[in-house]
Amino acid sequence: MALSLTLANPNPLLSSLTKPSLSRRILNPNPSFPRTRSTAASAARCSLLRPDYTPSHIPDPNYVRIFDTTLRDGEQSPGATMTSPEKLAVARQLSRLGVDVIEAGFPASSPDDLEAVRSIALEVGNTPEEGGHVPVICGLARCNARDIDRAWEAVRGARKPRVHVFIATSDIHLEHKLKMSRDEVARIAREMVAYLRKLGCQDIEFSPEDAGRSDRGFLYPLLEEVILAGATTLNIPDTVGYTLPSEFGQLIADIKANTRGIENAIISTHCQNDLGLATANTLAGAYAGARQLEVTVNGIGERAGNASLEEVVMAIKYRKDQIGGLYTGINTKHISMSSKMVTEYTGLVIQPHKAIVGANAFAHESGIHQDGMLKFKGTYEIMSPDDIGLSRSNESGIVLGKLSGRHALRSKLSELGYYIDGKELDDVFKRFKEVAEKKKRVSDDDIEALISNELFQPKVIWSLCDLQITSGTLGLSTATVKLIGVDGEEKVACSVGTGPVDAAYKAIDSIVQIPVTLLEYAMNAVTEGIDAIASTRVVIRRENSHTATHAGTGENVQRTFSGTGADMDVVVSSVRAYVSALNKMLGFRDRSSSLEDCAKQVVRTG
Ligand SMILES: CC(=O)SCCNC(=O)CCNC(=O)[C@H](O)C(C)(C)COP(=O)(O)OP(=O)(O)OC[C@H]1O[C@@H](n2cnc3c(N)ncnc32)[C@H](O)[C@@H]1OP(=O)(O)O
Ligand SMILES: CC(C)C(=O)C(=O)O
Ligand SMILES: [Mg+2]
Repeated sequence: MALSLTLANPNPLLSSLTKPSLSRRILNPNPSFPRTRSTAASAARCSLLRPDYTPSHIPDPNYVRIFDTTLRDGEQSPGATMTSPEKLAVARQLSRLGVDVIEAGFPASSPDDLEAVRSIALEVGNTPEEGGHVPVICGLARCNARDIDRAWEAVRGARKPRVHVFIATSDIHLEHKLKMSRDEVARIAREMVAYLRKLGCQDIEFSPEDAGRSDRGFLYPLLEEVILAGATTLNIPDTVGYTLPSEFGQLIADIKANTRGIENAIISTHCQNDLGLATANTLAGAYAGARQLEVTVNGIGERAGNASLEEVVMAIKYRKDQIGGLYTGINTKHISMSSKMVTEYTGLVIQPHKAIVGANAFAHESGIHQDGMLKFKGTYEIMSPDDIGLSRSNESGIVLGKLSGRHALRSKLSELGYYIDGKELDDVFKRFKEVAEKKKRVSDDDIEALISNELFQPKVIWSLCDLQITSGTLGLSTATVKLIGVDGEEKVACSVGTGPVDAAYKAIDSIVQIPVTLLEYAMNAVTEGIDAIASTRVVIRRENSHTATHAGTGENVQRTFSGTGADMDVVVSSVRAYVSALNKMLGFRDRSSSLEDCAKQVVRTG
């Protein structure tokens, strides 16, 4: 988003935003993203530099308050209801995260909500975090005395209590919902703010609901009246997510320029996401002069949700150069945990590609990207996962799949302890691609199974070329097997058997023509799910053959040979294991025969 292009009439008030920030606020003048240690340090400095709290004034013009409404607007997401203990846990986490204001609920909506807000106010609203920060605890109320009484009752036990009152100002809401005239709305708004002030509340937020669609000619004077009545924060909601960033930025700039007394209040944004623009609108609002931004963790909220805390905060942190040097008091290291907690308690699972906190936000599956990441992380990552407190299972966030390349596979293999290159890597890569074509994700266990199948194999004398089987309940199973010998010659055989594996083994026997006894056969699913890799292990013994001297007893024992195979197809896996054991047996070198002799013997017998 090109914020600098969005404001049609640059307001003189806005120019102050682009002035150089006070030097003590410049946390990281380098726009390239910070790495682990510097990130931790900058997060710590953020909270140290949070300006002292006065409801209607922020001593540092570049500081932006983060108002979290996960527990109020977030809970308005269908199905997102949280229990009171869960709300308390989320509030504690939000405090740790460093939000300035926690909107803990709508106390008039139910006795349970009132109690939940009260306990958050008493506990979280009185417990300083490391560095001394205590968040403001806020409760929402309609513009009526009953709602306001309950909200005040719920939050007043906090060290910094706030009540947020709202009433709609757009004609569409006045006519069809409230059924009130503009004069009535203005009177009620003014009277209810004054009423709240009389109750003793010093920190009052007022929202003209649906401001995004409200007539400016009504909005400015109404805001002036509520400021005079005692409102300290003016929140400008784009209730239905209708505005575009340029419009919303202009709305904030216009309110700042045209509302008398606005310097005695903080302007706030509250952007819904109906057009997917909540984050962009919020940033445009901040650029235009808003110094409180209302957000929710994971962007949950009514309908399409609200501006997401993690997106807004990280955009400000990483693009402060484009947004007038603004900064927040959020310790971004707690973002990942906050996101997981909210997902867990609300049951609202976020999409994998959700910015910042989605499962894929720091994962790389394409070969070209993985190669770039292995060479330098800045090629494909604009921020570090450490910065949101995310530790990845592997350093570069590489996820192996069908679009991965050799660089990524080799890196994964070396992580697993296998150092291979050249032809060996090519062979494993070929098998890896075959599996990845069929599986969505190739796990470490899959790789281990493939590598043991590919690397820990005896010298190849016979290799599997093709296999076709039929099996079922109508009769014997049949198998057609094509093997390739050391000289490259292909041999095909068919057989029937009691099952597909039996049929395939018999077909192989008729090609290899060396009688063996199958002593053991075991199969495991290496990974979970229908597309799991099957790993097979067999043990065979050549009839009338090799003996070995037992190391302990000195007796002559008949030698056995094991083989392993892996594939997503259980019969292919079984055949690979059997061929592997046969190769080991045929390649067995005792004093009298060399591998070459064995090979000749195989070719002769085939
Ligand atoms: C944009 C927003 O997110 S606003 C917040 C929305 N959140 C919620 O609504 C969740 C909590 N709400 C509730 O639990 C219930 O709606 C309650 C308890 C608040 C009210 O329930 P009820 O008294 O049964 O009223 P109901 O919700 O059906 O209707 C709302 C009433 O409030 C009026 N109203 C709506 N907004 C306001 C306001 N800001 N100030 C004063 N009155 C308002 C409506 O006009 C309507 O009045 P009416 O009954 O005279 O027609
Ligand atoms: C209560 C108000 C601020 C609200 O949630 C909205 O307008 O979206
Ligand atoms: Mg809302």
